[in-house]
Amino acid sequence: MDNYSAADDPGVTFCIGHHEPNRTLMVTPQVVSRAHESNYDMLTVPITTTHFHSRVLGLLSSYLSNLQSPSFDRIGTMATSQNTRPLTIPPLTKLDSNLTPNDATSQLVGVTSSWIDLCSPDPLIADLSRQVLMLEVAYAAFCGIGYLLIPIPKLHHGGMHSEGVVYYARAIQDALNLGPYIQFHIWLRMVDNSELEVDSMGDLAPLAREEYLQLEAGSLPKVDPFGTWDAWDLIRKTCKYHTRLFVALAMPKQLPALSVQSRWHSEPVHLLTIDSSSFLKNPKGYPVLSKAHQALIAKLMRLRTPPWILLCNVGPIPGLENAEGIEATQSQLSSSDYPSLSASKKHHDPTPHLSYIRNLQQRQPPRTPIERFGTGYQDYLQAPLQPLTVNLESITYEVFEKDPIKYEWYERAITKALRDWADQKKPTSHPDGKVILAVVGAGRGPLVTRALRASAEAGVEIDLWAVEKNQNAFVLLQRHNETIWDGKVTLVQSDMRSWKGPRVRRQATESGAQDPVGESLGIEDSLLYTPTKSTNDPGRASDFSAPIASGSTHTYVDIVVSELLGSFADNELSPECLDGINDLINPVHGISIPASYSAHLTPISAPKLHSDVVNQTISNPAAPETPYVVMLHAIDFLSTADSTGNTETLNQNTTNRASGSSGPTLATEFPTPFVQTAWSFSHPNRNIPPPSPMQSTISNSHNVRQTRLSFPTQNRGVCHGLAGYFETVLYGDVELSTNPVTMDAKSATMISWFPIYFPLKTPLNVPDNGEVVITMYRQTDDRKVWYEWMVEVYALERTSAPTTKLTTPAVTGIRSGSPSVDSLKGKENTPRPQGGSSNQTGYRRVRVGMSEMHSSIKEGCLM
Ligand SMILES: C[S@@+](CC[C@H](N)C(=O)[O-])C[C@H]1O[C@@H](n2cnc3c(N)ncnc32)[C@H](O)[C@@H]1O
Repeated sequence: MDNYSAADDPGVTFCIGHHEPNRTLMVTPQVVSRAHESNYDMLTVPITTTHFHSRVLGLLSSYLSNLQSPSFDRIGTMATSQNTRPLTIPPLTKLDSNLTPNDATSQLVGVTSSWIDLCSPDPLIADLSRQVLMLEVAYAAFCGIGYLLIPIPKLHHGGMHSEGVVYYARAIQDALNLGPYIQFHIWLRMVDNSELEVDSMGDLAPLAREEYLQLEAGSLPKVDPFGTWDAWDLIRKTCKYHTRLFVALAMPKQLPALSVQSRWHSEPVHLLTIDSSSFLKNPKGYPVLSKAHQALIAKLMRLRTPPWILLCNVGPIPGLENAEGIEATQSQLSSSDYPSLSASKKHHDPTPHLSYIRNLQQRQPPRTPIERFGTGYQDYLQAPLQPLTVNLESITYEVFEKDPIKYEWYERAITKALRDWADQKKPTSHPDGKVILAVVGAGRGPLVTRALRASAEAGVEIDLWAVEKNQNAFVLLQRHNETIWDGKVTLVQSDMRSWKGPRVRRQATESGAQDPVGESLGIEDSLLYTPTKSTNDPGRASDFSAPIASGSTHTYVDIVVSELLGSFADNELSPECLDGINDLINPVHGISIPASYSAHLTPISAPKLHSDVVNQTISNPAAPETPYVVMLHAIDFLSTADSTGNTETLNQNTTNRASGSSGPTLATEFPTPFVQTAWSFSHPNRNIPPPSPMQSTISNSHNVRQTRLSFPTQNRGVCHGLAGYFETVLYGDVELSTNPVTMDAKSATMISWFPIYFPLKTPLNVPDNGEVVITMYRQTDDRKVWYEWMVEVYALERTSAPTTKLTTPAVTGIRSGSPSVDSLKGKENTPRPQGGSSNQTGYRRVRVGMSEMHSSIKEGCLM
């Protein structure tokens, strides 16, 4: 772990900008450099002026005054050209914009007009708004603006809710084409709250003609936690997950439930806007953010692309705009809150909000080992390794070997197994009574070193064998045997499936040890090496070439140690490889470390991964049917164990997956996912069917698996795919886990494996209180192994008086006894596995979506 020490961590750098909604100042390079002097990294600039605004209002008002009230035409429609005779805004004039291309343009975020209403139900207003946006985007593109902030879509029009978002989305689609080098940031509130949508003077929204409005307010709740996310989902889907389309998220004073926060965390939030009104005052009257705000910022800043922060309405940039601005900001704070300011001008901080955020940057908690290790790999799709068919490079082994936990845990497991062996006085397969231990798939040998240490620790003598098929790694094994292991290891360069097993002296065998494979089998097809060196004769340590002398015979392995696991446990063909040595394991007392491993699943929303898979599909049609290894970050778990998300309650006994610590903390952690076991494998496998005399090849059908698992979903969202994890029992209570629910308890800070991601070609929308059902197979044709997966989405429809809460939908197929299910037990407001059908609980499942059956057969793992 030396390379990943916290001391070398450069930490997170915040990029902070200044946003003044009514900036009238011409933003010149001098202005930008003053902003830099004040410690801002960038600032916003409106694309057009109030002159342009007045011009459009004037145009509209004279147009409306000459227009008859809209009426239904003969067909019965109103939104026809007859009612929306085109009103064209003439091109911009020099008074319409203060923006001029210059050297500082690249450090500006352009802001388009907030007084338009692209969502208006009145086609005239919607079209006029669209024209304003297009003129602004075109001029911004001309000036070389790289980032645009597009004001919040208006979701409420009288009794109508979110009806016009699709017009907004369509306009953004055009804008993306008009500004081909611009990154567009859609400004969104975290939740939809109709009371916050207040029209300002000069806004176009109130000018929508009554005929197009539904005036009655309706009975919708005022606050919809996922309402603005819904709007965003529609916009980005209309724009086909465009790679230049991002979210600018407005942080409110009162943060919403953690489930809403975690949803936004999964979206491409590239700007975070914080208004002065979202700050609290500390006892000295200085602006500060609540602990919950700090926690959310800390999480967002750990994303692959941390958002830039825009401070809004925090007063002018010092020295640039008149001093009234400063006074205006300070006057919001009562004078008694500012004792030091009134006492001495010396301590006056002209940018207290900025100072606070800069200070917050300094106080960011150090990144965890896995975060440091995974820098640059967050949400990055990687093809899984195929160590069976491809020889790994030394650097790949080197990366494995940096794991601070894995090898330590293997050593513990081997030590325990050896101690138990001795304590239980089990006979060994070696005539001298040594425990025969084989590390199969030894790589560069770290587990061999650990096995030797474990033997010393346990005080149990071993006869150590190391089998590796990678001829390049084998060179290092030979060198290590000479230089580190004192020649104590017998090295076998072979695929473990064709290894005939360890050899011991014949006379010793005759006195008791069994010969599992028979004297008739030779060793020609595997190169067998044995050290001829005696421990006190270092001069002969390099003599590894002499094949073992006749007079020896095969025997069993007592303990097999392997690490052939992939991100989904069995995806690097550990079962198939270990089957190949199954018969070599002592049939009575033999042990495999690992003893078992299991694959685990949960449905996720992963917009970034989806967009990346879509892009890869252009060059690789198999991309959407390929499982990927990914360090998952910008994702949201659709099925969670705790959906309450109260930010101010204590979150006891909940796994803290960001910091790796558990115990009572302020509830700032995102809800714990509901992860279920898909299947498992155990070794040695006493149930492998004998080869059929009818077949020339050995059947692998016993390694086929299938599962069907139901996941209750609390909040609506989009399922882009499945996150896969694994758990393994090495020996006894020594376990490794990448499952976010159990990883901290079983193997915190392990870095060797990232999760696996099974994408869906077409994302599926999931309703509130619904169910996602996953059907998955591990398939084989005896030559390769692949996965097939399919997702169904169900809405739960009430059929009778419910006998359970709506947050407790009936689920089918959950395997009780799985670690994740167990972890749910005893929690409030968590989905509980129910036997029986949904009908019994007052709900009927209605299928509302279904993916195709995906298959990774083209990218299958060759056996
Ligand atoms: C994931 S690496 C682990 C290496 C090492 N044991 C460690 O923990 O660092 C798996 C190793 O198993 C080897 N391997 C995979 N399948 C094998 C097989 N059928 N026979 C022999 N070696 C195999 C690979 O070449 C690779 O070196």
